[in-house]
Amino acid sequence: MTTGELSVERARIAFLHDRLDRERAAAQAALDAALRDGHEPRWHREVAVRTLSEQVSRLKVADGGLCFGRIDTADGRVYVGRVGLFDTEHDYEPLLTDWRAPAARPFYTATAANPEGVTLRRHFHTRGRRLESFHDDELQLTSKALLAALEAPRSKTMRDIVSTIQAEQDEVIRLPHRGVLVIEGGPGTGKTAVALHRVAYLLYAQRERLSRHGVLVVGPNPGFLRYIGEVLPSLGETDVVFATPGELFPGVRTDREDTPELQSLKGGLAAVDLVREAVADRQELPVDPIPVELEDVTVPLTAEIAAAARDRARQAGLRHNEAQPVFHRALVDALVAPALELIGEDWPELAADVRRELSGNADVRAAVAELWPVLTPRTLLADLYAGRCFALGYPELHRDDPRAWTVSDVPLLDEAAELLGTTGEAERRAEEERRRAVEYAQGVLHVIDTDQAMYEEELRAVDLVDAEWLADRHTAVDHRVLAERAAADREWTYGHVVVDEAQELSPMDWRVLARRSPNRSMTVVGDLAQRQAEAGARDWAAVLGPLARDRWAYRRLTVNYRTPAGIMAYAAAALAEVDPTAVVPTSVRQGEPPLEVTGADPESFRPATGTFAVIGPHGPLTPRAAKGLEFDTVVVVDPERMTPAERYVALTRATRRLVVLRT
Ligand SMILES: Nc1ncnc2c1ncn2[C@@H]1O[C@H](COP(=O)(O)OP(=O)(O)OP(=O)(O)O)[C@@H](O)[C@H]1O
Repeated sequence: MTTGELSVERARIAFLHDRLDRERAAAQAALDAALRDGHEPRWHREVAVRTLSEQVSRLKVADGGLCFGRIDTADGRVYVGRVGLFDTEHDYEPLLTDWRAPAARPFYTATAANPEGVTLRRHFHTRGRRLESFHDDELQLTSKALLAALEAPRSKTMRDIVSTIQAEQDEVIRLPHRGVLVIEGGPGTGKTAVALHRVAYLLYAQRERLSRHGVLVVGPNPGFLRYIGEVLPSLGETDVVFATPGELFPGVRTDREDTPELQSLKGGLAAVDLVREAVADRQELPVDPIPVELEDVTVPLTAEIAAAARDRARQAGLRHNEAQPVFHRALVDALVAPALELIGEDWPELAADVRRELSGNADVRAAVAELWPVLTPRTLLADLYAGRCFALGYPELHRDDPRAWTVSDVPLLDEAAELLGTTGEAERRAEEERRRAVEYAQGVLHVIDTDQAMYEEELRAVDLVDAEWLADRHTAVDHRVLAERAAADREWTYGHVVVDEAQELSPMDWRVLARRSPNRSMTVVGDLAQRQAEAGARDWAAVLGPLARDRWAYRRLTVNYRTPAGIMAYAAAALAEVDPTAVVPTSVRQGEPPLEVTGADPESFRPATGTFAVIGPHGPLTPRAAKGLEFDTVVVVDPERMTPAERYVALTRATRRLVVLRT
């Protein structure tokens, strides 16, 4: 690197920052104007504001390390960065190429064996906006840039890896597979990083489709989601919902765990039948006949009459709540004959009169509400756990606080929602909202009409639109950002779903995810050897077969970017206990084996700088909560008191130093 070259590159990067500033200022000014603009119709303004805000935030995130590399080929020179910048005055010539664009790809994939026409690959090291230095690599896999990135101390949140994505990872990030893609690999092979960069790539390559439907990212616990939550926005993406399995049912947010036995019961596919039985249990027959008082006679609603009506309602092929009116009608039908018999008379109109009276009868209505009640998923399960479970033969489901939802209840609630159907509540609310929207639109039209009344010759808005049309347009543009709307709506279907630590999910969890992803565009990330949940996956084909049939692809990552070789060799014993045939991934970095000590204070190993964690069988950080995380220094307390899978996870969290402490 000569000083001449450095100043040329410095000038180039300063120029790119200048362009970025100008674009950002223009977008910000347009946004301010759109916010101030009182003339534009409200929905126009909302669309403009949303688009411009997204543009401003996209340009904002590019501040750190805007441009991180350059490649030279026979066709010219490409500067690679976090966003794309174009020369609007010169035919939109690219000034900076987005890392996801095809032209940037050789930056990641060119090797000495297969240079792909690349004659030079340059890595920039910037501090803030200033270029400090650069180096050119020999198109080797483990370049200086990668080692520098891996040596850097970790922060509380995961960073993007756009400047050092490796060829084996790049292939997965850009894989043009439309169905389910499984990415497996040992600890630290970058599965999470790769999955998130794949999302950023898909949002770039399939912007239109994905920004309409959004992306769901499911991770094992809130700590993990906080850890990875910063990565995507730093790649310039919004429209992403992060959730744990305990948050997939709107209105429930839980991290409470059942016992392993209950997790297995609730997580296995037999739970589908369990929920079916719980619903069928709410389609009841009266123990004693219910008296139905008519004007002249009292008709007994017997178990036999109710059974006939129940059969008819069940055969209607509707969901439980939607079938309630059928049950009501069937009861009325079945009561006509006994009522006529009791009245003891018969004239042409009598049967019709009796039917009418029965339809509006309060006793019949009360009987319907009791024998075939409208239920929400929560009421169904709460009643089951509160006591109905005994009669159904599942006494182990009983608990004192039936509404203290656990993570394993979530797929049961979702299953129940499918079987019960709506309660009509949502429809009533939607109708009410629409009525208010029409009222508002009428007000808007009134204002437009009086404002423009003087220009007789002009075609006025009121000539073209009516309040209903306007209300529809208005409702179509929901105020909430996509992530909020999607998270609140159980029936929202996402354009793409990412599942991290997927080995922990139960078959019932997969059913929930399948409903959120009808097109099965999914990235599934996991490592069977790290499975801790009893109901989790043991075999990808068994999990994904029912979900995606043969539309799933499998890729393996083999290089460990986190844990030094010395620590990995130590962790290999735990892996062998989990799966004697498994191979530990190859570490990029060498490093010391762990320090083994007895009876020391874990805090005494806290380093002056860098992140630190103490992982013990029962905390402070449990192996379960440590899943997917990493720290510069880790103390693992009493690994022998953990299961082999827990031990394997705990021992593979350190990026630099591992201490194994026995108490
Ligand atoms: N190409 C790369 N350049 C720089 N850092 C990388 C690269 N690939 C992975 N890393 C880093 O390696 C570490 C491990 O990555 P990640 O957490 O994605 O691994 P993982 O396979 O999901 O691990 P685990 O199975 O333990 O959850 C992270 O700090 C990540 O930033």
